[in-house]
Amino acid sequence: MERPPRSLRSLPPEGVLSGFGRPGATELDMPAIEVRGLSKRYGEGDAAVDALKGVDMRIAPGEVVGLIGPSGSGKSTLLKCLGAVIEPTGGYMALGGRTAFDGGWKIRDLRSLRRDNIGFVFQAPYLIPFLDVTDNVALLPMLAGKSNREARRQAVELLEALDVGHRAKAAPSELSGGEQQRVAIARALVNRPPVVLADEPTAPLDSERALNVVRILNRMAEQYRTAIIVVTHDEKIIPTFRRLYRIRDGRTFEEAGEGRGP
Ligand SMILES: Nc1ncnc2c1ncn2[C@@H]1O[C@H](COP(=O)(O)OP(=O)(O)OP(=O)(O)O)[C@@H](O)[C@H]1O
Repeated sequence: MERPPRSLRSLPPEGVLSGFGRPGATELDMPAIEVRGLSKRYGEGDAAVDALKGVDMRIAPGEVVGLIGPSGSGKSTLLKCLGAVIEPTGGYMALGGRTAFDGGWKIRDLRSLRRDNIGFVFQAPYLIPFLDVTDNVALLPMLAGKSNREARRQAVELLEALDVGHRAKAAPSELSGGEQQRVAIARALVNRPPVVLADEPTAPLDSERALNVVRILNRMAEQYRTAIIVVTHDEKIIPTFRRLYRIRDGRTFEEAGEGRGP
């Protein structure tokens, strides 16, 4: 059953960290990502591992937040749950204002949930080597039922917004690492998902290129009202976030970031 949106009254009391970090954001905004008491247990009995023990998160449309934490703290598990790649054990999760999980999946077709609501950016761009740059990006809207022409038009528009429009006909192998990552970002955004999950997107890049990727993610978040979670260990980009979630031993702690911007 779909939960009604939370009323203002039911929101947590206003505190330094309880509100959204995006400038101009209000608590009236429907969160793009809402997670309450999310848990994930791997295995059973003596071998059970409680990777998530009650995670809470609220991220507004257009907001970019960092997710940080030591190795084994549960970052990948959380991202996989949010991406509907693995099933949480308990708790509540809504994406783009729709209840996705509430003690069990609330949406039968997880593939369409992922396709319509979530974009993924990984450490490596994972572009398809035998498709040109445009078709790498156009593939997802084509799979979503758009005509080839419309899908390519959307792809080119985004590639231009990401300053790789001039490489639209190139093969991925002909692009630099930073250009390939921008194509991967275009691919993550092309279906206009309300949520983008980025797993260490800047790890292989030098300082300037890493900050450029963060700048692009911020610009895209603002332009398309996308909520973006960036899992990172990258000290170069951590000071750019206005708001961070630190995950420790399967629990999240919200922190104000330095918010220096990219
Ligand atoms: N498939 C699995 N089966 C059993 N335990 C798992 C599985 N995947 C992860 N774990 C355990 O769950 C806990 C959280 O792992 P997770 O991969 O989410 O951490 P992480 O924060 O992403 O770590 P890293 O930064 O090293 O990638 C760890 O104790 C890990 O050993």
